[in-house]
Amino acid sequence: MSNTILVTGGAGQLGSEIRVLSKELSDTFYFTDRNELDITDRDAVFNFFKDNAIDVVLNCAAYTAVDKAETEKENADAVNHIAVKILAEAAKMYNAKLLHVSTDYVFNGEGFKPYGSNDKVSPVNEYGSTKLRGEEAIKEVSPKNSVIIRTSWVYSSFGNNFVKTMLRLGAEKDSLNVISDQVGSPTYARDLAEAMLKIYPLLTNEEVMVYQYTNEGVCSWYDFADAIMEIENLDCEVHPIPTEQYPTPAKRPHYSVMNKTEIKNDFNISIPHWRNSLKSCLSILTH
Ligand SMILES: NC(=O)C1=CN([C@@H]2O[C@H](COP(=O)(O)OP(=O)(O)OC[C@H]3O[C@@H](n4cnc5c(N)ncnc54)[C@H](OP(=O)(O)O)[C@@H]3O)[C@@H](O)[C@H]2O)C=CC1
Ligand SMILES: Cc1cn([C@H]2C[C@H](O)[C@@H](COP(=O)(O)OP(=O)(O)O[C@H]3O[C@@H](C)C(=O)[C@@H](O)[C@H]3O)O2)c(=O)[nH]c1=O
Repeated sequence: MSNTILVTGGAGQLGSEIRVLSKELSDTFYFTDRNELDITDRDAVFNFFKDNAIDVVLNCAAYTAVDKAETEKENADAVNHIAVKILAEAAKMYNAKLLHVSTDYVFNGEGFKPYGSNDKVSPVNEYGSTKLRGEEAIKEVSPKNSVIIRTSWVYSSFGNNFVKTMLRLGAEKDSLNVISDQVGSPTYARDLAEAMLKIYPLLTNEEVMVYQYTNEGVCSWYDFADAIMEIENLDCEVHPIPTEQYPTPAKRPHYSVMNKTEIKNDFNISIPHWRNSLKSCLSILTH
């Protein structure tokens, strides 16, 4: 059976990667961004579901400016929480599957072993708090065949991200200070896109499930930056620094590694190591 799929945030990193992969699929895809479908506009969302007979929604839209969210709380909440509730209600009304993407920043980072999907959440910044309220809203509305997929440290050849920032700074500067006491797992948006496209046809759950997907392996932002310089042969020394030496408006978790066993087992997904995926993305970015 052919599905009609709405991809919100279609011009963002993840939305753009889904667009690339969707070209190989027979389902019908609608990619929308804020101008075509503002997900905070309840009437527009419900009309879009009705007019286009949407079967599946991949919610890639979000307010992702972590530092700005500290002062733009309402805007961040509108997109990451209120709009997510609207999508969940529309999915429930039109019997559509909802795959929503959330973040490692729902955890406070005081843990020392990979966070399970049911571990205690306690965000340390506004972005994380708005994303958590989005998760809670979906669970409350409880559309069938729906999942929350938490991911972390996303990069891609599309959009803005840490990898692109490091490539730019690495070409401009002789040395760079990067935080080494924030540890997590990078995620190539192409890999997550592939997983989401594999998952949606398989969903048959009554209750909303929470899954976690990142690339395999663990590193600090410093390790990640160092690998980018090494792979690209950039003549820029990377120095590890503690968080205190790189003050930012938003606090970030020190440890945000997540356990991925459930997504791997339930959907038979094998996940590449972050270093291999980084090489794949860099080869697109720099060649
Ligand atoms: N980036 C990361 O490191 C991580 C991201 N995530 C989550 O993964 C998902 C995808 O992230 P990513 O692709 O990186 O995000 P991006 O910031 O690259 O893309 C998000 C997209 O959403 C759009 N958008 C914002 N507000 C609205 C709105 N009201 N209506 C419609 N579209 C809107 C943005 O448009 P515009 O540019 O106009 O604002 C942008 O195109 C998000 O849920 C994010 O929270 C989780 C962990 C890490
Ligand atoms: C540019 C730069 C950053 N850093 C640090 C700051 C920060 O702690 C870390 C990463 O910086 P960024 O601003 O790219 O990261 P940040 O915006 O916090 O990334 C987060 O985005 C949201 C959307 C998520 O959901 C998270 O999973 C995570 O990916 O690197 C340095 O130490 N040196 C530098 O030169």
